[in-house]
Amino acid sequence: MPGPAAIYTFLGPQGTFTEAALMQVPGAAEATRVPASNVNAALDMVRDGSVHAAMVPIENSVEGGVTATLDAIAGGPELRITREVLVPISFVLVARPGMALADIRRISTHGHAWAQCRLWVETNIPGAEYVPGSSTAAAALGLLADGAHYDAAICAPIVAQEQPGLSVLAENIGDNPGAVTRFIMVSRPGELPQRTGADKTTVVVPLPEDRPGALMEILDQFATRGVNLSRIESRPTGQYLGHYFFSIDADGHVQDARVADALAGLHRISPATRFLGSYGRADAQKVVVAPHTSDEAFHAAHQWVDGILQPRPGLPETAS
Ligand SMILES: O=C(O)C(=O)Cc1ccccc1
Repeated sequence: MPGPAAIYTFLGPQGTFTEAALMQVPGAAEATRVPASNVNAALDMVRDGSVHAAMVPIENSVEGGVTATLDAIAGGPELRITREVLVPISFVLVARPGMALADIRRISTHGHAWAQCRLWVETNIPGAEYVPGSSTAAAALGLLADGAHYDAAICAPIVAQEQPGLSVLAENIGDNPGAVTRFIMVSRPGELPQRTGADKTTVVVPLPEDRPGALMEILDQFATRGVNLSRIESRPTGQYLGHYFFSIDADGHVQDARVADALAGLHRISPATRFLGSYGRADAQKVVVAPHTSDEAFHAAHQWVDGILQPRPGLPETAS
């Protein structure tokens, strides 16, 4: 990980939930932080080497995967996830001073924020129209621009606290009070984060075509090695209709024998499988490993096979 001279980018501008996620990273407060206007722009900065790493959203508890991020890291020059961060999400509705709820017709925010506040909006501002925004903070700041074409924005409480030109019309408007979003730190391929025993591995597996049971075979690579999956999503590759890849999070580190063995199995089934990283779980929860899928069990099994392939001359044959 880069030190104090680190340069990080994030889905900006200042005041996004993604910035809050970045600020949880040790050393981020002292680092140079460059806002990006969308996820692709942030990842391009990583790929061209102008920043060390990017913080981007990947999954939320209501909408599931952030498709822009899943697709952007699945293709193009390889990137690696080095860390995950969880941020509890709470939304406020902001407008220019003097506006009341009854005046609001058009609301802008990030698509995921809209999805997480839909019921509240339907109940409290029936018929309100959604104006897509590149982020929650960008939507809120847009209200202050001349000729803003919407009346209110949904954003994080901090934006309203730091912008005197915005007033809060409603607080805690998320439909799910326990909503959490998962963010990932992404860099160019380099040293793997250390194995901690509480790790996750992310892979992208293109689904082989015209092969009955291919998905079952993919899942089986994990199941037979006792590797638990915490997320699996299918996404169209964008090449042509019906061509999909799977984005998968598995418990464990690629330095765990069972995970390495599962990845080797995936590669045999789908040679374009992409390794996106092994990194510590945000909740630091240790992965439970059955004895027959431990590193020791794999090591003993490999030694046994090696012994069969290269019998040592002079030793009597064993019964097994
Ligand atoms: O727009 C933001 O503030 C983001 O960081 C993206 C986002 C939007 C809604 C929930 C979580 C993350």
